[in-house]
Amino acid sequence: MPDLEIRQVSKRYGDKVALDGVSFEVRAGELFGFVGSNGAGKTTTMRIALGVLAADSGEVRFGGSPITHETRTRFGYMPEERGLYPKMKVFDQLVYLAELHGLSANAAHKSAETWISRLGLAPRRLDEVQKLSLGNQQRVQLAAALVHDPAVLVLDEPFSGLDPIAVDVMSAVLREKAATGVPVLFSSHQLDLVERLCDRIGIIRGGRLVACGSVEELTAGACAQLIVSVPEARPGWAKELPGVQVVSEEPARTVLELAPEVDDQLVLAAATATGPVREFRRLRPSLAELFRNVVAGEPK
Ligand SMILES: Nc1ncnc2c1ncn2[C@@H]1O[C@H](COP(=O)(O)OP(=O)(O)OP(=O)(O)O)[C@@H](O)[C@H]1O
Repeated sequence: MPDLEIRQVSKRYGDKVALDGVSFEVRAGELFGFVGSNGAGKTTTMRIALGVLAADSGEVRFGGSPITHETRTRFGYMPEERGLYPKMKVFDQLVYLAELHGLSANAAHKSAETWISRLGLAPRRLDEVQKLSLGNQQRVQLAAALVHDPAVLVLDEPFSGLDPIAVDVMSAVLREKAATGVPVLFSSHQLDLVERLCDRIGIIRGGRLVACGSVEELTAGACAQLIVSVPEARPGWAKELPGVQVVSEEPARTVLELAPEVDDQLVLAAATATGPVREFRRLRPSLAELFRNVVAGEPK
């Protein structure tokens, strides 16, 4: 399966610069989480990636070629504003959308049934979409993005408003699709979920991509924190160590922040000198912490 590449994409709405030279790629088989504050430019990027909105400059490529009408029919899209036909029944809607994307009537029926059952919609299959709860409408929307077996998946906040069970179903489906080689791009404000689920993450701020990589890559340069447990240590044992700041100190658990040049093995030696060390581990900053640092002072 091919990669989806967004290259140097810029977009203005009147005077407002919504995107300013955004570039990243979603590799075949990867789950890519797209995060940023409200108004940072996620929806605009995704709509341009799909070809439903034109960029002012830059381009989007799939499998090394520009997006065409033909490639676009192989994209699966879950728009933020949802966009289902409210009065159509769930089953009919999915069959209709599958046929619109080129499936035969028979294949469209089969695929609609498969996704209805996979997404727990069987009891609702003959209901009008407008009569479903919002969470169930979202499941139908996911089914609509998947029913034609897309080669690329782009989902705008697919997890918003879902209950925990639905979050698990959505996560499993996205993972499965990625495992078949499909590039999957989705936006979310649920950073713990993005951190858990995604292979790589892009952080957009004020229309510019300010960080991109795996969580490990993104947090590699961050100030190292250490958790050290020396139950018999005398209080304040770490206070005098050069380049080390004590974040918190409880009897059995001291949290330290190390300046980048400090060798953690020296800290370990100092800890051992004061008593038996029961725990010694580096603490990685969470995506939420990283996000706060990266977007701090975001332009309005
Ligand atoms: N049709 C439009 N006309 C004018 N400005 C727009 C339009 N669509 C988006 N914008 C502006 O472009 C910027 C980027 O918006 P976009 O919807 O892409 O952000 P977002 O990251 O998806 O935000 P959210 O997390 O709130 O969904 C915002 O400042 C927004 O107000």
